[in-house]
This record gives sequence, C-alpha cells and structure tokens, in this order.
Amino acid sequence: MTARVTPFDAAWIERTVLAPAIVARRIAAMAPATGEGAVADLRIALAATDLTTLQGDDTEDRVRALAERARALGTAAVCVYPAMVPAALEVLGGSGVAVATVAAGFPHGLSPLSTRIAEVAACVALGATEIDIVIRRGHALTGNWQALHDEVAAFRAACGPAHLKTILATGELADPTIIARAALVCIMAGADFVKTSTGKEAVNATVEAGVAMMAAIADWHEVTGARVGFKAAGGIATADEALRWIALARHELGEAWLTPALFRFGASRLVDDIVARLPAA
Ligand SMILES: O=C[C@H](O)COP(=O)(O)O
Repeated sequence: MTARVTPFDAAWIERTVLAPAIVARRIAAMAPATGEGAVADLRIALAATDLTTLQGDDTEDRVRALAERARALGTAAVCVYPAMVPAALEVLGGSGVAVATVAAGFPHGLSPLSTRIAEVAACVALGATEIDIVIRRGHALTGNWQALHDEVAAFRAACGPAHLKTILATGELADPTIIARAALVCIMAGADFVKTSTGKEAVNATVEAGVAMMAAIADWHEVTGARVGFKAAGGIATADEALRWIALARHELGEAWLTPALFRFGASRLVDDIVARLPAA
C-alpha cells in the first residue's frame, strides 16, 4: 500500500515549530544500545539498509556486484542511478531485495518540473519499485509550502504503485522548524518515506535533522493514525552511527518503526563496518 495525497493544510504547517533547544534535549535523552542489544540493533540496521552507489563512474559491473552483495547480506534494497536499474534488476529480480533509484533532478531538484515528473514515471517504467526524489529546496527556504506540496503530489501521481521517498537535503534547510515543515508537507503530499540527504550536500544526515523529521512523522501518526517511514542517508559510515540512529528512532517513534517497511539507512559504506562488528554466523 502506498500513501495517498491529502490536501495542503497551511494552518498545520504554520503551527509546526521546533526550537533547537528542544531538539538538543531529545538527543540527550536517547542512548544507543550496548552488548547483545547492540548486536540485535546492528542486524536491524543491516536488514534496513539501501545499499547505495550513486557515482558518476558507476558501471553495470559495479552495480551487479553491489546487487550480489545486497542479496548475500539480505539488505532491504539497492539504490542506484536510473540508468543502472536494469543491471540491478538482472541480479535482484524475484530476490526480495528491492531496486530503488533516484529521480526528480537528483541531487539538486532544479530541472523543469515537467522533466522531473517524466523522470519519476520513467524510473517506474524501468522497473524500480522505490523512487527517491529530491525536493526543490528553494520552496522550503522561501516558505512556498503550497508549491512544494503540489510538486510532491505530482511525483506521487507519477510514481503509481512504487514507493515514494522524498529527500529533504536537510543540510541545506538547516533550521529545525523548516525541516519539520518540509517533512510534513511531503507527508501530506503522499510520501511513503521522508529521507534526510542525497549524500551530495556539504552537510548530510545529522541526528538533529532526524529529530525534526521524526517530530513530523510522529505528529502525522498522532493525528491520522498512519505510519510514514524514515530514511537516514548520506555520510553514515560506521556501526556506532547506525546504533545512534536506531536509538533515536526507537526514542522518537517507537519500536514499531524498526522494520525495513518504516526505517531505512541509505549508505554506500556503512555495511562494511556493520559486518565487521557482527559475530560470525
Ligand atoms: O541515498 C543515499 C546516499 O546517497 C548515500 O550516501 P553515502 O554515499 O554518503 O553513504
């Protein structure tokens, strides 16, 4: 089941406000697991990873090797550029590991809207079942929330049955209120997941941004009863960082979110450190 578009609600956006001091307090209140709990959480992290390569020098061979690794490790998905979707599907078709791709002018989101919408549809036609779109950050930075809602709703429509993940590029939004509002607008517009970063911003995933996004997810759940997913992505490379993110999600959203259906990591390097930290099977 994918999410549906709900009408833009300006009043809800307006009353969404998050002070940096509250964010800091939320972070101080959570503690990463240790010992056996850490091992269990690292298994959750591995199963929730979208194993990623998004490089200009990607080749079909690199993507096929990545897909083989994803299948062997049992990650949730691979995430590759649209041109690489067929190579990933060659390896992963029928495996249960999803093929995700990036669209809507990744990483900056500044192609003409018609081009960005067509790109989403083209990615679905290629066979990707998860589409990670970037938002146009300027809409958030100028408070043009209606425009952001309408663009994401158009991506939602073009996405059909595929899952829609909306990348906020939180390092460029910076302010927790803007991040929380951007997440809420994407959720109203039908996002299945909100995702922190592309991996290409100067500042990628931070737990501060994570708190702001999770506040929007929790608010939506409280009001509508619906659960929207969260994806931490960009610059996450160590098992200790993964444990911190899982602790944060558990603290802010609850244990129900700690499943690949609702929680993901997007990472090109993270699994090496997780595998090194897990006891041999
Ligand atoms: O969507 C996922 C990110 O692009 C991955 O970023 P990363 O290469 O810094 O792990």
